[in-house]
Parts: sequence; C-alpha cells; structure tokens
Amino acid sequence: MSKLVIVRHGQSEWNKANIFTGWVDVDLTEEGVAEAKRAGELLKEYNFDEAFSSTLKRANRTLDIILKEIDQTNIPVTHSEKLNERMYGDLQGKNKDQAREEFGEEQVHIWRRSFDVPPPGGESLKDTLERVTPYFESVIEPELRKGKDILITAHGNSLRSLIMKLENIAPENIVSVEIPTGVPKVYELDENLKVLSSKFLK
Ligand SMILES: O=C(O)[C@H](O)COP(=O)(O)O
Repeated sequence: MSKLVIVRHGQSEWNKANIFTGWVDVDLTEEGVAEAKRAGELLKEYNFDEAFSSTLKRANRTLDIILKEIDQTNIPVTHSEKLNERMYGDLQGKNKDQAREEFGEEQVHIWRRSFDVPPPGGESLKDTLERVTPYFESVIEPELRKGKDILITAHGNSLRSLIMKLENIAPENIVSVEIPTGVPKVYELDENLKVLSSKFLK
C-alpha cells in the first residue's frame, strides 16, 4: 500500500487579487504562507519518500514550507513543468470579474470549468490532463508501485486533472470539482494503484 498526498499551493497574490494566473509566476501571500504551514501541521504524522512539484514558485514555496514544517527537507524533490497550472492564454493577468463583464458570465464559466473548451490562446482542462497524466503514469506511478509515499504540490487545474484520473471522474462531472488552496488530500492506494480511500485533511 502507498499514500499519495496532493496539495494545491497556498493563496497566491493573484488568487487574492482575483486575477487569472495560469503560467504567470506569482508568489504566495502571507495568508498563502500560513496555509502552507497549516498543511504541514496536518501532515506531521506522514513520512514521505519523495515529493514532486511544478516549476512555479507558488507551488515550490508551498512544498518547501510543508517539508520544513514536517522536518523532511532531506527527501528527493523533482520539479516538472508538466505539473504547472493550466495555461490560461489571453485571460492571464485579467481580473476574473472584469472578464465576466467583458465576455459574459456563462462564457467565462465555460472557459474555467468545461472539460474541452480552451480559453483563447490557452489550454483546456483536457489539454492539461493530456500532459499531466503521461507524466504521472511514467514518473510518479512507478514510485507508488514500489510502495513509496509521495507528496505533490501543484495547482487547481493540474490537480483537477490528476483527480479525474485517480477517481475516474467523467468529463461532465469534473465541472463541479473545486480544490481549496493549501488543504492536503490524502489517497491510500493498493499495489495496483486502486484508490482504497481518499480524504481532505482539515
Ligand atoms: O490560474 C488561475 O487563475 C488559478 O490558479 C485557477 O483558476 P480557476 O479557478 O479560474 O481555474
């Protein structure tokens, strides 16, 4: 049996300002740092063999803060842009409320939460899933199959892709899945990587 823990980064400066972020490399806010510390406190009983993160600072800092908090800064850490947030294209840098005024509530909701409609110049969730899943299967799954316990810090939409895969969620049902910032979700997996249990730690 192995454990997989996924954590969305703590609140970022652009989460706070309600701005589409995507690949823009913004930092955590003070509250985001506090959320990451709290995630660490909740993970004190866990012993990780390895950790993975994106190449974006908000996820990397979240991981660093958690590892420091649980006193496991010596484990191997791998960074990959395959785990980066969904590329939000022309929406990056735009305030989400202003985008709703400009393009309409429904269109913005479709861009944010539909499975296969990309925002202009950006990635759909499907595009994101198509880069996250092969990476997970080729790099992270082999470690889980060895019985290793793994921590991943990443982003709202890269983690929604992963959750779709792990929980076998159909494209029409992923629309309503939201991942809070800084709250660890723990999966217990059997040797075939079937999910035995999953829960958010609070
Ligand atoms: O990139 C962003 O703006 C956020 O991290 C995720 O945004 P969303 O909830 O609009 O997909």
